[in-house]
Amino acid sequence: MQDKDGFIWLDGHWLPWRDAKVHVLTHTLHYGYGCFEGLRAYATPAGPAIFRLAEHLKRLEDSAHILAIELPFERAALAAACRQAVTRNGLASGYIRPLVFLGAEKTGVDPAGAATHVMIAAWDWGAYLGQTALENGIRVRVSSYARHHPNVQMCRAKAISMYANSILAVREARRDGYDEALLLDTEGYVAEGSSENLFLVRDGELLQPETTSALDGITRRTVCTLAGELGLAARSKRITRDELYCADEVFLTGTAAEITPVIEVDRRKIGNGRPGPLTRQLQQAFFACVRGEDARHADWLTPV
Ligand SMILES: Cc1[nH+]cc(COP(=O)(O)O)c(CN[C@@H](CCC(=O)O)C(=O)O)c1O
Repeated sequence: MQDKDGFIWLDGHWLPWRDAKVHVLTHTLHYGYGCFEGLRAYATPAGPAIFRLAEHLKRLEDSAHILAIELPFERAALAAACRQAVTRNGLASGYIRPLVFLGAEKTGVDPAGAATHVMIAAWDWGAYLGQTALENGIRVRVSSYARHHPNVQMCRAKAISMYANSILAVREARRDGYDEALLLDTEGYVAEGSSENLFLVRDGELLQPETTSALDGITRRTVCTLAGELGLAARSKRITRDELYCADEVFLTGTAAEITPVIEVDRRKIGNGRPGPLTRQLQQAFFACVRGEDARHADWLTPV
């Protein structure tokens, strides 16, 4: 990823992609203390547009606030940098990664004295779990790792340190021949995927886990709104793994994953083993929104 043409925004300046480097004693490199966001820009008839930019930047601000990191840039500056990351890299669509990290000014666990840095990069990133995943669905396993208790990692923050748990889970799943991992919370209830939220459909009802131990996903919120417009309320409840096994439909949501159907959990076929009709309806509604084809949600798109 480092050897490519393009430009990256670092601390208010645009650098050639290959020159956007940090020192090996960068505090976040050692201790994983920082936060980030993931956004997508989509091609629309009016040109590239970023999906729910304000919500993502608000969550970045919340994440930094939760970690007691003072952001050195206002939201408007970050929004402008996100837009320019798309245009300066000549992207018709792509993935945008803002990252807040602590510098090499201080070593040792306590970061006091380390400067706060902000990076924004954008690149072309297709279907996160593979194009066939969106079409045909994926096979997942419940991880042997639990998702964090909120007093271990505060789950409202999209903190970098959360992702060691995600990496352990997804590597275990793929080692065992699955596409993705589902994590339970410390009490054994379904929390979320390694980097996605989860929904299930049972007897015509749309259900989702409580977000106590999960990231409050923006795609999750989008799906709740779109489901409401289809006359379906998304109900949050504690969900057990065997409720997943007996669901009629299961799907994952995320900026990178978009809306990915799940056709099997722990070698139990979900429904008829193919993406379900409500999953398909929500996929179609979601992609209509992100591609600027649904005027009701034009406000979710920020032209670059
Ligand atoms: C743990 C987790 N839970 C839920 C979500 C869904 O949140 P949202 O994107 O706001 O709907 C994501 C996003 N995962 C990001 C990181 C992916 C990566 O591999 O990096 C993403 O989808 O951009 C998570 O990382």
